[in-house]
Amino acid sequence: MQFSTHLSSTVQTQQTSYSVWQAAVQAGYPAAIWRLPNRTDRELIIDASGHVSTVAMDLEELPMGFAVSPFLNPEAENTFFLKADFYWRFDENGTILATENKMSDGHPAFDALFGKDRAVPKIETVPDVRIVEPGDNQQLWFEKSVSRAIRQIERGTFRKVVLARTKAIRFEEQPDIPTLFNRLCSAYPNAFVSAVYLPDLNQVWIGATPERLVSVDADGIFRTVALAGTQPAFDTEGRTKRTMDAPWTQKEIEEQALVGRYIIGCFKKIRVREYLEEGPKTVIAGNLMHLRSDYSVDTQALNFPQLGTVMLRLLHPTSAVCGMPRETAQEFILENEPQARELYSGFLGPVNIFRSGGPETHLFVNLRCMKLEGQEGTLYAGAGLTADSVPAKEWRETELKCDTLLSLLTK
Ligand SMILES: C=C(O[C@@H]1C=C(C(=O)O)C=C[C@H]1O)C(=O)O
Repeated sequence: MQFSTHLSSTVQTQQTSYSVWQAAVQAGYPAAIWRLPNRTDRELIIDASGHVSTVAMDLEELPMGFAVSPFLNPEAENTFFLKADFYWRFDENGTILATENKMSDGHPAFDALFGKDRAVPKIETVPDVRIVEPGDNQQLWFEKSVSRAIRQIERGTFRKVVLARTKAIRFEEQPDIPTLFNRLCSAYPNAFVSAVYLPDLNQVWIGATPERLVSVDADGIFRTVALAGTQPAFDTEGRTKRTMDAPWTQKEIEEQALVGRYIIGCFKKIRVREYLEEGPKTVIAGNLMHLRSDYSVDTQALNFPQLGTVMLRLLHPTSAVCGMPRETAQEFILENEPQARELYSGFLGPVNIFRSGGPETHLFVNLRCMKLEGQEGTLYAGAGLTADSVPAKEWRETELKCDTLLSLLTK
């Protein structure tokens, strides 16, 4: 996976992550920018075909790129994929650290993206937002649906289901995505922060998710997590709580254990016993705390290079965003949620990005995110329901989850 040419130096010196992103969006080329958890460098790719293709998630076959999957995507067979025809790595100030380019200088994308007349004005603002739907009716609907879910759980239809809602917002003018992206990076250093422009859908999805779905690093280490249980990261006086003091109830402990059991069930299906399990421990995710268990497998020691692909197909959607058992929980979601989830609670992230040592893949669950269509934004949030759920508390939890992004929009 080596690249033939580098961007010419004249093009390189003029560029920042800001100008590259703006040029791609202006010229209608699919683009993705992201920052991995606990890293400072940011990466950006552009697909020079001008369109997002749909692929089956076979990590052994896919070229370097960025995958985006809807919630409804059995076996990850129909996943949007942006090829990394142009790739950049930037430091936190937007200065280029590395570039790789698969296109020749004569390719039409070159001129469209980097031609002289493509100088982009720097705006760097996030205009005021207005919340379109205050949500009184929505709260009523949500709480009734929680009660309905509890009745189904008591009847034994499923043990857990994740119910999601949206919050519609309107920006006074089109917001500046690189500025928002940078704000998310600064505010949430341990999140996976990303923004993806999909010209075919005319959408940008931006978010800061705490949930890793599947990673395979350059050394062949596979990782996934069981993340569930939510409480505010701050006490009533607004002070940050200490993770070691976080009080978890039986409901949350059980809810997270179900996700863990689901992951172990996937390992069992493929007869993998050599996994390491750590946790659960309390982790901070912006304004919230969750319970998380970490699972890892050395795919090289196991001589199982396809483990990432196989597990991805089995895991998505996990019971952290769907429920247990998966089929009946998904039926409930489709019958009861008034809005389609689209890419919310799907997965997204870089695929086969070349690092020293080998290609790396890092896919995350698309949570704490917003869909942006022009000036219209849609925030998405869900809550895991069990027999012990309290409807008003679950609504409050979705409000807090929306705040992860909203609090940075209204700064
Ligand atoms: C569904 C969401 O988050 C998931 C659900 C959680 C819960 O129910 O406690 C916690 C973390 C995530 O796995 C969301 O952020 O929308």
